[in-house]
Amino acid sequence: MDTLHAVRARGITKCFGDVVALDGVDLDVTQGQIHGLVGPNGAGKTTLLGLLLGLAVADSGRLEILGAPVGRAFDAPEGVAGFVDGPGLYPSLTARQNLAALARLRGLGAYTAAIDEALDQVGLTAVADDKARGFSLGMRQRLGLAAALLTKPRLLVLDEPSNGLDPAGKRHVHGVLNRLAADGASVVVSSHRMDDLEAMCSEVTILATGRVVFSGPIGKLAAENRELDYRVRTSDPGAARRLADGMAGIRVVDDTPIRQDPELLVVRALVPALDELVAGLVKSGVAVRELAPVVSPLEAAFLALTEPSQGADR
Ligand SMILES: Nc1ncnc2c1ncn2[C@@H]1O[C@H](COP(=O)(O)OP(=O)(O)OP(=O)(O)O)[C@@H](O)[C@H]1O
Repeated sequence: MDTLHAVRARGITKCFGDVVALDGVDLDVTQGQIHGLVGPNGAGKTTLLGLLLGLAVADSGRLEILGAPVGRAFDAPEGVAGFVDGPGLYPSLTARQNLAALARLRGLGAYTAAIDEALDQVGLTAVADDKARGFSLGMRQRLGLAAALLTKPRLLVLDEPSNGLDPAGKRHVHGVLNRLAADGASVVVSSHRMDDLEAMCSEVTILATGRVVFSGPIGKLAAENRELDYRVRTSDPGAARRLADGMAGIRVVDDTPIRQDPELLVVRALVPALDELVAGLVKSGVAVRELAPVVSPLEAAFLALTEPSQGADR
């Protein structure tokens, strides 16, 4: 009953002139949770993250961060760190000097060891004395993360931190965020990459034109989901297709680019019908060698929930 909330937002509204960037947004992020924020361009993600970081104030609604109500002043709430629109760095300073400057600005004492630790956490020790000017986008993102970690945040707010990261860098960042959450901190992270969010987050909030269209566990999204397209690779594609064609609840999808591969069957179905297809294939002596959704359940739900409003928006 008494779950500790890192973020509790109710009815948050934020307008820029005539543009309603956030329209009655509710958000709950519990302690130790990595919460994903996803939505089409212009959905309001950055605006919401900016409110959590104290970079702007809501026009109306209630916002509590780490148990304290957020007032009307622009101010980073105590215990919160992160960035929106890319991390702010000094290009002419090295990675280490950037962190030292930030530590001084924030009045953090005895920072040398903390800086080394933060650089190590994000995997930048080897380039600690290189100037940020020469850093790739992925390296800058990691340095931004190191800057946020330096403050030992209880709530970390990151706008598209995986931008520019290669797969190894992404795994590294996921590891950092997971450890942070395991130690009890909360993370709110936006991304356009569904695979990224699925790998990191236990819960997601989907925004579309400033409104929450889903908020909750990713598993619930999948369970509530409608029909999905599945790739089915079998030992006998012809027989598999004939069987699928004759089954109720199964639609063979022909118009997908994946059909360039003649061995592959793509079917649209709910899970129970798919189960029946698999059972039927096995019964007919056709081996199932691959079975996977064409797009992830999160991506399918994202498209289904946001496409109409995207259309209305533009
Ligand atoms: N400072 C501002 N002045 C005017 N309009 C703004 C401002 N900031 C955001 N907006 C508008 O508010 C809406 C939400 O923008 P926001 O940047 O929060 O969306 P987003 O979901 O982060 O988009 P993206 O995925 O493209 O980063 C957009 O229509 C945007 O144009």
